[in-house]
Formats: sequence, structure tokens, C-alpha cells
Amino acid sequence: MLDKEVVLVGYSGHGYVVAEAALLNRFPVKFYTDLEPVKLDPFHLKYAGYEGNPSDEWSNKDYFILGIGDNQIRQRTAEILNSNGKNILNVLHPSVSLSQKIIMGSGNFFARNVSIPLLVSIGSYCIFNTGCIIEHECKIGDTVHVGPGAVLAGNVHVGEGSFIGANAVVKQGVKIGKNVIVGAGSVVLKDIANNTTVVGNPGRKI
Ligand SMILES: CC(=O)SCCNC(=O)CCNC(=O)[C@H](O)C(C)(C)COP(=O)(O)OP(=O)(O)OC[C@H]1O[C@@H](n2cnc3c(N)ncnc32)[C@H](O)[C@@H]1OP(=O)(O)O
Repeated sequence: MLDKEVVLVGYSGHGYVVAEAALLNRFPVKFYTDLEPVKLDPFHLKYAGYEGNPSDEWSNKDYFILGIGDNQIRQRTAEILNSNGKNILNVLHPSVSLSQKIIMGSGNFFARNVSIPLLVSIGSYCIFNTGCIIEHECKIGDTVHVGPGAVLAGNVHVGEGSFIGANAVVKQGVKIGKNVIVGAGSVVLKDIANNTTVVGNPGRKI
């Protein structure tokens, strides 16, 4: 458990899920940042301003967790926090099953029932959403979002900024480029080039 106050960055939708997991892990989440104070405040957090405004209260704090679902906004926000020398914490829901033989950066979120065995490498600022499975030797770049229930079989690589939709399945050994979108429920059997959207079974480019 941390003894410092933690600031949640982005307090809606995905942010609620991150906040709950962090609090279950006894992180002292006391504040949030967002464009403006939110209407729905299920955890009774205090508004610390907008992270884009350096004179707001958040700038006095040291520890942050990322509650932003959108990959590009999450990446930009992490860059702001890094440039201000802030610590961005990994958040794991208590139900997560994670091998100790994985390496990862900072600012990642592992939602309920995520399962990741050994020899996986993970960058920073990723989201592993509810119940997804990342198999052995997968390599995940920065700011990737793996959607609920998706399965990456062994030794799949996913490039920076990519999004794998809910319940998608990626065959073992497939290499997915940067800024790729894989549609919900898609089955990916072949490598995908950067900046491509693939949907369906078998996956086709759109
Ligand atoms: C906790 C959370 O909520 S996490 C978020 C989880 N959400 C998801 O996983 C959603 C992922 N998003 C998708 O699957 C979206 O459909 C996208 C991003 C792949 C495509 O969205 P858009 O760019 O708006 O495409 P659009 O809806 O116009 O569809 C384009 C074509 O692709 C098809 N298509 C779109 N998505 C899919 C899909 N998942 N599977 C199969 N076909 C699809 C459409 O039927 C359409 O086909 P057509 O041209 O033959 O009519």
C-alpha cells in the first residue's frame, strides 16, 4: 500500500473501473483530474483540476493512475505527466493472474480476470481489459488496448497504439503493427501492417 495520495487522471467510464481496482488494492486514491468536475462521483474523489493546466492542484501531487480509455489521449496525457516528473503507477485488479516472469513499464491497467503467463513483455500505458488472455512470449508495445475477452495466442506482437477489440482472437506468432484496430470478435490469422483496421473472420482489411 502506498502512503502517498494518488490522483486518478480521467474520471468517467474506464476511469471508474480503474479507480475501483486501485482502491481494492488499497491505493489511497483521493483526487481526480478531468476537463471539469464530473457529475457521477462514485468514489467521492476531490477535483484537482485539468491535467492540461499546469497551475491546477494536481501539479503538487506525485502519484498518478491513468483512467483514460482512448489510446491517443492516454499517450498524450502520460507525456504531460512524464514531462512534469510524475510517477505513473501500474494498477492491477486483485483477481488478475500475472506471472512474475514478465516485464512491464509503467501506467498499465489490468482489469478483472486478466490472465498473463510467463515471458510476456509489456510497454507502458496499456489497458488489458476484463478477462483478456495474453499468452506466453507475447510482446506488447506502449499504449496498446486489449479489449474485454480478447485472446492473443503465444508469441503475438502488438505495436504501439493498437487496439484489439472485444473477444477478438489472434493466432500464435502473428505480428500486429502500430496504430492498428482489430474489430470486435475478429479472428486474425495473418500479420497486420501499421495503421490498418481489420475486421471479421478471417480478418479482412477495411
Ligand atoms: C469496456 C469497453 O467497452 S472496451 C471497448 C470494446 N469495444 C470494441 O471492441 C469495439 C471495437 N470496434 C469495432 O469493432 C468497430 O466496428 C470498428 C472500429 C472495427 C469499425 O468501426 P467503423 O470504422 O465505424 O466501421 P463501420 O461500422 O463503418 O463498418 C465498416 C464495415 O466493417 C464491418 N465491421 C465493422 N466492425 C466489424 C466487426 N467487429 N466485425 C465484422 N465486421 C465489422 C461493417 O459491417 C461494415 O461492413 P460493410 O462495409 O460491408 O457494410
